[in-house]
Amino acid sequence: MENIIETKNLTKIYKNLRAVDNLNMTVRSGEIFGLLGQNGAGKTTTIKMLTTIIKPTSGTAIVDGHDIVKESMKVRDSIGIVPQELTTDEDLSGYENLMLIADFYNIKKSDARAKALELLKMVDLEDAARRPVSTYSGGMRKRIELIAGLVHSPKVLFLDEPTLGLDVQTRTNLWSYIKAIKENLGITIILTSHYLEEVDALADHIAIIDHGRLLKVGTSEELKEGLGGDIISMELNSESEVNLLKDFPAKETSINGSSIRFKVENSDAILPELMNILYRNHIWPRKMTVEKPSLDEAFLEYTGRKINDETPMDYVKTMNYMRRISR
Ligand SMILES: Nc1ncnc2c1ncn2[C@@H]1O[C@H](COP(=O)(O)OP(=O)(O)OP(=O)(O)O)[C@@H](O)[C@H]1O
Repeated sequence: MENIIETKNLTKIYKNLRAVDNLNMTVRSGEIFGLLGQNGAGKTTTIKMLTTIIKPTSGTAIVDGHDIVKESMKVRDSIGIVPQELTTDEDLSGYENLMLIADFYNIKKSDARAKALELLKMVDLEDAARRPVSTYSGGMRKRIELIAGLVHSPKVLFLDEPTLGLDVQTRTNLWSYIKAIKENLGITIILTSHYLEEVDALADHIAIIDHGRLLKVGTSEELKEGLGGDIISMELNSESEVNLLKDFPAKETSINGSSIRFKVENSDAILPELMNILYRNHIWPRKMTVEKPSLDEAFLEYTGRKINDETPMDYVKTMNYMRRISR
């Protein structure tokens, strides 16, 4: 799979602040790539450079084969953006908004009509298509914003905190539409979020960003694997059963009476062997649990901080967003 985005020492400095600091990352064509970081980590600044809204202080990036500085107009043709702010006109209907964007891109009327209807159908907005956007719920509003970025058939779609300010149910509902966009249109999606569950559920690869720097990149599983292992715990029937298992090859073994706990690199690979030993020795555990590290723990491990520490900034942004959509 070819890379559709490659950044090379991408850096943005505001006065003395390195908002993005020597970022080197690659995004594969057709994947959902999640930029995960707390408020102020540098996610939006990265997106603004990749979408040519601001210029890097140094370094560069290639998007769909074009340099973001030297060929910014070509990059703009290849990308769609769904910013944090709402962009659709509330007084126009969903359909009219899409047609207006198509007109801006000089798309032929008949093609624009077909595209608008296809997109509205994809996010279940056909029935609301002719109503003013001001009558839409928060979730519907976000859905029209999502497809507004797709009218000109971009190759890459940038979603900046797409579910900020939405309640949990509406948020998870929006995830299915984001997945549908990826699957139906086969485009690459770059998503920023400070919701772990969101990137865990959606992203094929996740980049953890903190203080402008890329700390770790990998699949959700790879990030968790880096944490040093899974825990297999068993409650057995006697200490003699524990004795039979105490030499099982694990990274760490701890024993407490008739309970035994193994730390292993990858429980999926080791469980068949363990089950075999239990079976051969006629041991039937009273309880057995397997715990895999969570993405929360991975984030804490790599950044030294919890991601879900709600910051005052987060609160202000959410309130502003709620105010805008309830206007
Ligand atoms: N125009 C600007 N001038 C000065 N500093 C800025 C500017 N834009 C962003 N910053 C600072 O750069 C850092 C990175 O900001 P950025 O918006 O990229 O973070 P983020 O990870 O996207 O967070 P959020 O989710 O809150 O948007 C922050 O410390 C921010 O205050």
